[in-house]
Amino acid sequence: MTAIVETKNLTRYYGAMLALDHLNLHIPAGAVYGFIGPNGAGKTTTMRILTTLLTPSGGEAWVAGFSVTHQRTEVRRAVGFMPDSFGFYNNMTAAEYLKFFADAYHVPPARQLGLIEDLLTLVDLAHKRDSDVMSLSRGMKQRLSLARTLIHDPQLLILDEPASGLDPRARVELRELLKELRRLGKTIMISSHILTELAEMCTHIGIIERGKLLASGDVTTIMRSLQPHRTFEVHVISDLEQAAAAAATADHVLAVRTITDDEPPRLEIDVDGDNHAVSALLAHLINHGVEVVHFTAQTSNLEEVFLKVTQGVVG
Ligand SMILES: Nc1ncnc2c1ncn2[C@@H]1O[C@H](COP(=O)(O)OP(=O)(O)OP(=O)(O)O)[C@@H](O)[C@H]1O
Repeated sequence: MTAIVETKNLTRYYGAMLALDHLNLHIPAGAVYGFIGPNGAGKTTTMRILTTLLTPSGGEAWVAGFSVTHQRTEVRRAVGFMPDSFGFYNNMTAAEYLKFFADAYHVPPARQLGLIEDLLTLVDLAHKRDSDVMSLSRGMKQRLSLARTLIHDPQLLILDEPASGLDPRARVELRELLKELRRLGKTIMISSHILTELAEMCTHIGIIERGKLLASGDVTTIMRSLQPHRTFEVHVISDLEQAAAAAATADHVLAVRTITDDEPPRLEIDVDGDNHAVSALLAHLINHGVEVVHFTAQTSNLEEVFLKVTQGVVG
């Protein structure tokens, strides 16, 4: 995949404080890239450099192939940025707010009305077009802000902590909206210090801590590299101890645990082989008279990956 964001040894100091330390980022076109790190890790600094709002102290960064230091106009055309705060826009309706930005981006007046209606519909705010923006809920403001980032039809959206402060319903709505934007061909870079906010919506993740990138890549590869074995959950209606003994004698089985304090009682089996080994394990259990009613791979979540990568450095 071609990269829409590429950074090479990107470094940024604030005075003597090193906020970004030789960051090498690679975000493929079409990805939803979760940029995860604790407070103060350097997420906002990176995003502000990628949107040309801040200059790097060292290294270089490209957005859609354009240098953030030498081709700022082209970069700004390619990227839509949603900062972590909404700002204040008194006495302005949702439609007027979008028109303000349409003017700023020189959208021809003849196209503005249709575009604004389309964007309000996309973010499900058509019914609020004439409402004062400051009267909107936080979730609605976030969606309106997202519509604003789309006004010049950028290839890349950079969203700084868009889910923070949203209630669960607003978060689901935001997630659905991001899915829709991805379907429309946008690449999305989204930051958070809360992993579970990003868990279900990202195709790729980068984990940053104290200005350093600790891991980056597609979610499956990162999961696999950190967890070389897979764990299978098995429910049986025959004797559980006998099933555990049978599982322990199968090839590629690293460990077998019987879980009896949860309903239903079950086995957890760690397997280090490929899918053939998994299929052979199931056949092995059945051949040993185990009556299997449920056999499924456990999926580990981003939270676990994050804790493993940061190895307790993050509090
Ligand atoms: N304008 C500034 N002047 C001095 N130091 C700054 C400035 N902006 C950020 N920093 C420092 O740089 C480091 C990285 O900050 P940054 O805002 O990029 O982190 P972040 O990952 O976005 O954090 P958060 O999740 O809290 O938004 C922090 O230690 C921060 O205190």
